Amino acid sequence: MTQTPRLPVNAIEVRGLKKTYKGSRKSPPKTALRGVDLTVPRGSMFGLLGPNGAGKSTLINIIAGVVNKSEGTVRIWDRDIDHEARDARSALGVVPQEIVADVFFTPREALEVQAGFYGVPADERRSDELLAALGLSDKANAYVRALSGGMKRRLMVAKALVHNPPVLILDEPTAGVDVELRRQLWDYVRKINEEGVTVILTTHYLEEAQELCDTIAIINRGEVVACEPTEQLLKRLDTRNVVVTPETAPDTLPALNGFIVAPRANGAFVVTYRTGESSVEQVLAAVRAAGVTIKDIATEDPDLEDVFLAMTYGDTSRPDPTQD
Ligand SMILES: Nc1ncnc2c1ncn2[C@@H]1O[C@H](COP(=O)(O)OP(=O)(O)OP(=O)(O)O)[C@@H](O)[C@H]1O
Repeated sequence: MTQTPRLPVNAIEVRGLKKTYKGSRKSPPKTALRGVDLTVPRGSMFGLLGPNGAGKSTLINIIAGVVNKSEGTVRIWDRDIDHEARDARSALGVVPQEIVADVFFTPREALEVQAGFYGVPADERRSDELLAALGLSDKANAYVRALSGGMKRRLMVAKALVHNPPVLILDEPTAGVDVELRRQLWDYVRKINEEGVTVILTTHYLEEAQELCDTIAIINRGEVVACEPTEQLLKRLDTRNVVVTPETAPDTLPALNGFIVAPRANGAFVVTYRTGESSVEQVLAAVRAAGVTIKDIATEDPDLEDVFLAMTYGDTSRPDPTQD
């Protein structure tokens, strides 16, 4: 009787991961990761969020085996990237941030070459199935340089999947993809996730992460500052917004001590506060004390952007890796 191989509990396990890029004569060394622990459960749709320079790409590039770590361990599908590098890599498909176009191949050829690279036998290849799934069938034999940016990106997703990896990483996959194609791409990613593929995506589209991901990790200045189920994260961060419309639009946004203030259309602004720490009353008092006459107010639930701001706002306790 053949036994079904035991599936790992976690798709990816990162422990104590550190990375310092070596300096040169012109630039000092830069610490991008300061001891990252991260667990991506098998089957999850996992969002990795963080501002520019937070360390997302460094983390993903180490997992993908294209950047060397300074310290720590990484296991992909229960295989250590140092000691079982080949097996670890074969469990992973990566769609990099930059579009890499194989200008000499048609999309079908590009998939066949990639499948050959991974040693997928000819009768197990599924180039046409992938082209169809990603809406590229009618471009199967076109020159890749004739494809739009969105098409090239979808071809990169297809390429990452030729060897049927159980884990797929998408590094900011919707940059430069128009709304319709983005929806198609997400529908497909959702579908393969439902079929069992663990998906990790980094994105700046916070709404998208909120809508797509069941678990979200927030990385800031080389450290994971939160990692939990999306719903729990939103609940735990008890932020609320007060949208203030002033009688006359101020020239500059009022600086309100202890609150986050962001502009809205037509001179309005939104004040984000923690319900456990402040009240609407206190927000309004602070707004009035800043010399603003209030015409109208409305309250609203925060989205992930507010949550993210609240988590990283004013956090000066951590060293700034850009200042290394
Ligand atoms: N090859 C490199 N050499 C030196 N420093 C680097 C290198 N790559 C990244 N860094 C630095 O490491 C830090 C983390 O960068 P990284 O690209 O991982 O962040 P990120 O979160 O992916 O940002 P983005 O959203 O802009 O892609 C930054 O301070 C960056 O300048």
